[in-house]
Amino acid sequence: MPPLFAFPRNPGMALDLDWVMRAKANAPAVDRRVAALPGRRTVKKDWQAAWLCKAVSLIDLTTLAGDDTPGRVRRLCAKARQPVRPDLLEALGMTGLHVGAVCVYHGMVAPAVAALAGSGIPVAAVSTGFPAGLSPFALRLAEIGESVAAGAQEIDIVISRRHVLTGDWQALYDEMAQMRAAGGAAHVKAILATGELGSLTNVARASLVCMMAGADFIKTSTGKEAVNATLPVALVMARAIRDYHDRTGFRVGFKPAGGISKAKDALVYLALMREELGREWCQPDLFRFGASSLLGDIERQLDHHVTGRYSAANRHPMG
Ligand SMILES: O=C[C@H](O)COP(=O)(O)O
Repeated sequence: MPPLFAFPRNPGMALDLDWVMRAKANAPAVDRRVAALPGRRTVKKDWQAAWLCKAVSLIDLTTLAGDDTPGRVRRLCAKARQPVRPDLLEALGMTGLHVGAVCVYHGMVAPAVAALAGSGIPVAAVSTGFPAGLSPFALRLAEIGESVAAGAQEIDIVISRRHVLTGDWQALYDEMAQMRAAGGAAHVKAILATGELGSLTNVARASLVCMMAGADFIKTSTGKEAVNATLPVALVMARAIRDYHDRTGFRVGFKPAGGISKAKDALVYLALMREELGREWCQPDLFRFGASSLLGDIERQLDHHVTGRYSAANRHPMG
């Protein structure tokens, strides 16, 4: 398998418990920082269309439903290859736009790989007993291997929330390291399920431990928790990524996921990334949106940018 990304993978490092325990997040300061983002730093007019196209290229276009079928996945993959109507792309002077990946359950990996053949779009599989992550550990590791064998190039694993809630950082580190090893060459995104971790300080510590254990990406949520991606959590995770890069030189990606469905919200997340980590972290190898319906709203906003009119949401189906 050719390397997915241009820079060296995060190899991980020994668990540094002193560093983990020093990590803290001051919730009121985090809230103040993110409250300033939406009004102050969003991009305008033509730049907005360019950034919306950028956002499309960063989407892990997702379907994670119990009634997924190969047909639904094939339609989603067709949308992944051609995410925006050709007439709109032509008016915007844009060619070759596609999403970052297609994200599915294990059973849908094979149809997705077949439907995306030759496109360069990787398939990401959610794994390890997604979304709760409570199946036997050996089965969770085996599931990673099965999805890689079926052709997934990216594996989105879920961590055991109890290791965070009980402060068992060694157990979290060991689990993450074994999951990374089970993925082989496939890139591993560690889903923290931040809505279930109890505090922003726990989010900061879990982020660091997963990166120390070799996560290629850290991801906020499964989309199935009561609270999924939020800006305060994104800020805390982005700063953990920055600290890890400053200290080790290795880049780890960020994936906010769950509940991001509006184009304007996507632009705020990208503003946060630009300000906290720089433009390098606004590329598909270091940033993804995990989203099932965001693309429809972005296409609708691009339609408005080109035609001056808002079309009905049902004119931008996902599959
Ligand atoms: O990882 C992706 C999420 O499951 C998608 O969540 P969403 O359906 O709220 O966009």
